[in-house]
Amino acid sequence: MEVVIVPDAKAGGELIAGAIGALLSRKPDALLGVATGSTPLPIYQALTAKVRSGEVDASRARICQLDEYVGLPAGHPESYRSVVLREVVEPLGLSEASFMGPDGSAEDVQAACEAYDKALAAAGGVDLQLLGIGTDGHIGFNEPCSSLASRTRIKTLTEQTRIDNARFFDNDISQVPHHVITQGIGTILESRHPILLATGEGKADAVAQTVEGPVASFVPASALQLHPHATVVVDEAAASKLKLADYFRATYAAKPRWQGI
Ligand SMILES: N[C@@H]1[C@@H](O)[C@H](O)[C@@H](COP(=O)(O)O)O[C@@H]1O
Repeated sequence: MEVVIVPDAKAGGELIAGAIGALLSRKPDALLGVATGSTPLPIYQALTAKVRSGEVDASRARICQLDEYVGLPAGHPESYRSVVLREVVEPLGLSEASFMGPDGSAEDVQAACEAYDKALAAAGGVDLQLLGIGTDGHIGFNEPCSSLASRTRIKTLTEQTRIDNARFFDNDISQVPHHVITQGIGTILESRHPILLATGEGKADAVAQTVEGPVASFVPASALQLHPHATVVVDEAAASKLKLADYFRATYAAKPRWQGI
């Protein structure tokens, strides 16, 4: 696992947008897995700026969703489908045809989950998967004690995650769904390059357990230790509880820039 410590969220967004740009120059129709939440917004802003300035050509990029709420009516502004269309697909100038996600309003949720895993495989697999992290160490919506071999499936949110996400629902927890569809940890580990961004002090404990703790389903993000090419990008605040922070800094400083992340 490569750990890169950046000064702040903006620098993290720039670094990861640069990695996406490099991927798209090698593989213009790369399948990009995108995460929701506040953390990845600087990535989408930096990438949009690179596309608008002509530095990056994302016209053939394909976008896929990591997770989704179950039961929100189609078109609900906080469904992750709506969020990804609004924050990623439209700013990049892509059409809905280049976008895929699980159907959170399906009557048969299990069938929708299985169909999504099949669709990801049929699309050639995810080339680069962006991830945030929950305060409890979840990735996607894989809450603590999710199977490390899990596939896309329905999950029940913890009370803490519903509290954390209530800010997107008028601070009214009763509006936050209890159930979600999420790519499983096994599904996420199949992506060719998972990149997790974590910013702010509130993520410091989860980051330390993810990077330096044991691989354990209690901290779902720790499963990234099993991936041969996983990158964790953290700002100084989120890195504040890493014992090996100086080692990670020195390693990245000595890395030739052309290698990227
Ligand atoms: N399902 C999403 C995750 O993908 C995201 O990583 C997490 C953290 O969000 P934030 O980045 O806003 O802290 O929120 C939600 O639970």
